[in-house]
Amino acid sequence: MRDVDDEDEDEKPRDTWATVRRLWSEAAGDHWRFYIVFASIVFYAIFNTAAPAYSARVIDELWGHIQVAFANNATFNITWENCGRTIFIYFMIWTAAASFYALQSFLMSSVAERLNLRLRNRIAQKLNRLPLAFFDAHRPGEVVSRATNDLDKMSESMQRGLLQLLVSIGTVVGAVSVMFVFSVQLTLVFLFFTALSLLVTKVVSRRTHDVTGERQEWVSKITSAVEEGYSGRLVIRAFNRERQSSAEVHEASGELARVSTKADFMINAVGPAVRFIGRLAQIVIALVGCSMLVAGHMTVGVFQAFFQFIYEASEPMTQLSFTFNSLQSALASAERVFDLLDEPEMEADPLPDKAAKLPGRVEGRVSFEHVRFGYSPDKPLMRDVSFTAEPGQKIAVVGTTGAGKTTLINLLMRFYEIDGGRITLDGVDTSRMDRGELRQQFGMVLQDAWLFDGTIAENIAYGCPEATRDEIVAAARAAQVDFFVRTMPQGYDTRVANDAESISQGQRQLLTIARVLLNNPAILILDEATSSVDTRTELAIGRAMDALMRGRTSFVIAHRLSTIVDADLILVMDHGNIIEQGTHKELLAAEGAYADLYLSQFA
Ligand SMILES: Nc1ncnc2c1ncn2[C@@H]1O[C@H](COP(=O)(O)OP(=O)(O)OP(=O)(O)O)[C@@H](O)[C@H]1O
Repeated sequence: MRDVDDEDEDEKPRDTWATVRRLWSEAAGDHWRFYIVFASIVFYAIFNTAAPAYSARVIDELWGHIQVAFANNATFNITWENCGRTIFIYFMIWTAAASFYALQSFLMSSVAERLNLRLRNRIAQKLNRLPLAFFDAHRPGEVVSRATNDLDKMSESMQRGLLQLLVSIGTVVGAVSVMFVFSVQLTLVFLFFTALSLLVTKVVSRRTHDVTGERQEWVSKITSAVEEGYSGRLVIRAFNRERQSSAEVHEASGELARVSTKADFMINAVGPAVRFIGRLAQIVIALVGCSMLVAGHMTVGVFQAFFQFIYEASEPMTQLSFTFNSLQSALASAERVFDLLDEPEMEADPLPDKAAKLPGRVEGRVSFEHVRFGYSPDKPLMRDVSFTAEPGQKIAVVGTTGAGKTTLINLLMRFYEIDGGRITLDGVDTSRMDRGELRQQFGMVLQDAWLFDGTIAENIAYGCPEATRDEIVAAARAAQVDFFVRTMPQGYDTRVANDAESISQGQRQLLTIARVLLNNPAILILDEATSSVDTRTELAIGRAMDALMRGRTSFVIAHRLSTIVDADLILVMDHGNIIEQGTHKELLAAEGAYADLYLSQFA
């Protein structure tokens, strides 16, 4: 998929017709609506062309009756017989044109919105079926942009651009045909000036495209400079770099102002230039038309009708290139949505009756048997990993940064699928289980404790929404966080969000421990905090984690070896593989990598 920043108004689809065909098949249930839209456009174009043409008759009849009245020195009154009926028919033609216009607009917006809704739902479902490797490879903004900007652009272009294009084609074809019937000579003059204005538009828009591209680059630079200034505000202040930081923004703003002036001028200049050519055309046509009028080759009604057609035909013609661009960009958006929908999915869970089931009570025996894995096929990481965690044991996973500790957990939870070997839980091959059932057996307390926008009680009950208030409070007490919650303004009903700065990192971790306690999983995954929390909180976290681990198989990603000397099994990892395993005593005695690591921390 392309980058979000690359998107602009002038992008083109890779394969226009394939995308159009796919959109057409996506809107399968709504084809009848499209047919009515097309029919309405045809009728609209007919009535819209007929109205000015008929106005020639209205004016000529009126003019004829006025002249007769003048000649007879009588007053002129409009009656049904003299002009009333013609005027009424004229009015009815406009009414019919307006009605068909309203019908096609209404139907088109309903088709576009229904398609939008359908695709948005499919994206939502798709995101749940994509492997995590997909999210590793794409930025969050990029994926969000597919479900929001691209879909909105597509539906807006369908409602406005596509409709405008079809109506314009109908109007131009109708108007130019009638103009030819009225006067070939005047129509040729009109087409000559139209070609001239299209040429001017093309030349200017090519130049505008370059300048607006440059403007977009400067906008991106400013945005990232401001974002950097905001997220790095503490570091910037700590290093006294405020002046340099604002100088960057200042410089980029100056460049943006310069390029914007140029771009705005170009954009604003096209309209008047085209309008000027249009007025020139009108003058020439008026002069030629007058001479035809005087020579009796044209009536007053036809003369004014011709001017109406000039207006009818020239407006859509000048709009056509803009409409075309916006449609192309909408098709490119649709392509990106389809690209997302076509991304390879993770292997589906087996059907409920085919899935391997865990025994009634989960004991928590976990086994890795010759597991092989790599994040990408060409870069194998884990070559042959085997170990067994017995029920209730504390397993510590240690190793330098990038050694593969998180990877081990990712495989255990089946966030990624293994390339070879087997992982079993109580003897059942996890790859044959339903992912939901497997993950239910695990509770995770990660360093980066995640709180969602909701109350503290809701946050604790995240995995267990039916928990009562008493159960929530009991879990919080066991996690040593009840006292802190009670100091919050509304206690358990205080709203928090992930970025709430009122809750420290340590307190967040305690809240997630309470969350896991409430869930009561058979197996635990604990990522020991490396970030500095105060000693009291650290002690509280230690106590809460001990309470949590009691009677459960626990995997502890340890950063300080002092906390794991009592572990039943220590897995020492390096470059994705387990290079040593055993108890603290055994590993020290072996005088290998673990002993070196331990001594380096305590020497
Ligand atoms: N999503 C991913 N896609 C590709 N490579 C990855 C991914 N996650 C980790 N890696 C790579 O796999 C290796 C092991 O990473 P892992 O995160 O498991 O290490 P770790 O021991 O948990 O490190 P740390 O202590 O720094 O968290 C590293 O070389 C890392 O760059």
